[in-house]
Amino acid sequence: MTAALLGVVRERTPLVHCVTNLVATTLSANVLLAVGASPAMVEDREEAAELAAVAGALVVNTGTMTPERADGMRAAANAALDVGTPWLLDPVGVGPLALRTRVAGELLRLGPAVVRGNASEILALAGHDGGGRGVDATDSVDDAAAAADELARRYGTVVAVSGVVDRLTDGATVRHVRGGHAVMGRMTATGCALGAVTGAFLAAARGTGDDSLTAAVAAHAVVGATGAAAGASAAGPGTFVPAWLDALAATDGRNADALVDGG
Ligand SMILES: Nc1ncnc2c1ncn2[C@@H]1O[C@H](COP(=O)(O)OP(=O)(O)OP(=O)(O)O)[C@@H](O)[C@H]1O
Ligand SMILES: Cc1ncsc1CCO
Ligand SMILES: [Mg+2]
Repeated sequence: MTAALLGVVRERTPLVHCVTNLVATTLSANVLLAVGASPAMVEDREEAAELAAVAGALVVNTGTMTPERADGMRAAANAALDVGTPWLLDPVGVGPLALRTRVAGELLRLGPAVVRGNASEILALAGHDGGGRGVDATDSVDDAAAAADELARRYGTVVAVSGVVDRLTDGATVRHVRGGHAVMGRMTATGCALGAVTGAFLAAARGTGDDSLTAAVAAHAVVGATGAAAGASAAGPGTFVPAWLDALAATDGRNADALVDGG
């Protein structure tokens, strides 16, 4: 399943429109290229409709929020909705910071296909008291399970919570994805890059008829498998990045389904 969708990404090289943060931009773009997609890191609201017309998916990430970037996010999400382009919301830092919490709530109500975040962000987005202080999680994936299910059902979306074991749900079905490596929590923007890869798989799934949960699970499995391999070979966070990009570029995805559990 994962190998087939990865093959579609490589065959179609979908354009993934990213309105992302200042920290994550280059890593996300390189990860998209390594996986076989085509990144466009564009945040201005005036350019949103032009990109929506040609993009296979949109990724909106609230990591470095400003009022101008918030306008770009709203415009991009609305433009994607107008033309039926699937989009993903990564609510980075939601909870302790008021502007992005408000904007992420607005974006959530527009109906993303997937919401992807760490446990503290998902708890906060669901209106629970998470322990988040900044952009890193202080809650476990299990702590956020009920909040994720609730969000998925209330907004008709897929909710993917990352951590030691990632948990994804559409409100009815739950999938766990193992893999990854502890070093991924010791460097920045791996979760943001995971969101970008999920965008590439959402774009691929438009052609295959796979649902958003299937696409998101496949993306997490590819990141889990390549992250585990790169983490095992790297000396630390510095050498992890090139090893990960090489692993993403080299994988055919065939070892990834073994990381996925049903319940
Ligand atoms: N201890 C760990 N063991 C295995 N994989 C991990 C671990 N910590 C994080 N990961 C993996 O790293 C990726 C990013 O997850 P994380 O929860 O750190 O995202 P995040 O907090 O949103 O990151 P960021 O905001 O810095 O981009 C996921 O693929 C996750 O599975
Ligand atoms: C470190 C950091 N600060 C704002 S966004 C970001 C990247 C991880 O989410
Ligand atoms: Mg994050």
